[in-house]
Amino acid sequence: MAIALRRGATPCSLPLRRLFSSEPIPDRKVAILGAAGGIGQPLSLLIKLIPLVSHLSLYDIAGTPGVAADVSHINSKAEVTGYQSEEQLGQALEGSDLVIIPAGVPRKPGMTRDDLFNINAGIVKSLCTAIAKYCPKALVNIISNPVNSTVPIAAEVFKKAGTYDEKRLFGVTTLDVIRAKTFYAAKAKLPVHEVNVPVVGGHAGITILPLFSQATPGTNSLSDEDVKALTKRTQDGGTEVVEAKAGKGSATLSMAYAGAVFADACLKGLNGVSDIVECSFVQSNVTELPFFASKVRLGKNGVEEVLGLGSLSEFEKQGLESLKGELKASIWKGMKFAHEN
Ligand SMILES: NC(=O)C1=CN([C@@H]2O[C@H](COP(=O)(O)OP(=O)(O)OC[C@H]3O[C@@H](n4cnc5c(N)ncnc54)[C@H](O)[C@@H]3O)[C@@H](O)[C@H]2O)C=CC1
Ligand SMILES: O=C([O-])CC(=O)C(=O)O
Repeated sequence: MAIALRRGATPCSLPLRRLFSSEPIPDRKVAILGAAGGIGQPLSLLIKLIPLVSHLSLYDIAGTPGVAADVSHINSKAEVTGYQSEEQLGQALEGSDLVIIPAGVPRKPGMTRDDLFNINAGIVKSLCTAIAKYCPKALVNIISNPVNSTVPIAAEVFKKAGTYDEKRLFGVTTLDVIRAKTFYAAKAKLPVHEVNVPVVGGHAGITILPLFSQATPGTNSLSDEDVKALTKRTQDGGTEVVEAKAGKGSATLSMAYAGAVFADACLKGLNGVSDIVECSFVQSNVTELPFFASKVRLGKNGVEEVLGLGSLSEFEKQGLESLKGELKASIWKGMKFAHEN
């Protein structure tokens, strides 16, 4: 069984590549930390369907056995193992090629992502400490919010442990791209599967900067007001879901899809598939900020190249300047936490 995660990632593309390549497809172990949560469960399902995964390792502090048993009955390639207690975290991680972290509390209406910092910073720190010990070479995809701070926390933890490799650490911002594509396609009346929109900056409010001037296919049908409204809706997409869920959490299903799209891209990069480009929040020289989301070319070692911003509209240039203060503060808050705790 295979899943088409997006255009260009069809289930048949892999066997065809295999047919014409002398290299066998390597075994890949993917670990999900927080696997029994709102995101963790559908993400586990979607990762189980990716034919590149040979071992799916599920870890949570509660509820893992049920999720692992359930997902394991699906007749796709990946072997599934579940781990629950902290003593089993090492086993869950050992040998992992990719670790995805959706562990942590979600927002309720009225909260910002930064309001999650006090709880989620400690969770990400302890999980990254274990990653440094048990699978220091793994690619790490961080979903837990606030991403603008949790990624710098992870970097500092890895630096302290002597295992930091900036090519292997990613904040997952794919959901921003998915929202921008969906909203743009609907407004411009374009087929959504043909649409691409880069989203740069960070992953909270105004730090999320969709670049509709670079959207493909382009369109003349959108006014400046339309672009402003699309930008605002993309920036507030998470809040739109939090409010609709009315106290029952934040985006889980669309996030699981986004997490699976990004994980699939990371695995393809690891396996040497060429020209895999996704937006992600990574260590960066694109601006003066030490971390920044932009297009990233993925390869055998993780980040192969952090791509520049390209040409921006006046509106996007203003957005870029306006986001820097908040993003810088969130990055420093994460770094400070990692140093002091
Ligand atoms: N990057 C992004 O675009 C998005 C990020 N998020 C973030 O993802 C996180 C998770 O959201 P949900 O799945 O909805 O929350 P949830 O509360 O449904 O699930 C979180 C899971 O993490 C587990 N957990 C807590 N501490 C843990 C630890 N130390 N080790 C392992 N597992 C642990 C919990 O037991 C729970 O099963 C939140 O911080 C949320 O803000 C949510 C949507 C989009
Ligand atoms: O808004 C939230 O709290 C969850 C999130 O990051 C998103 O949906 O983009």
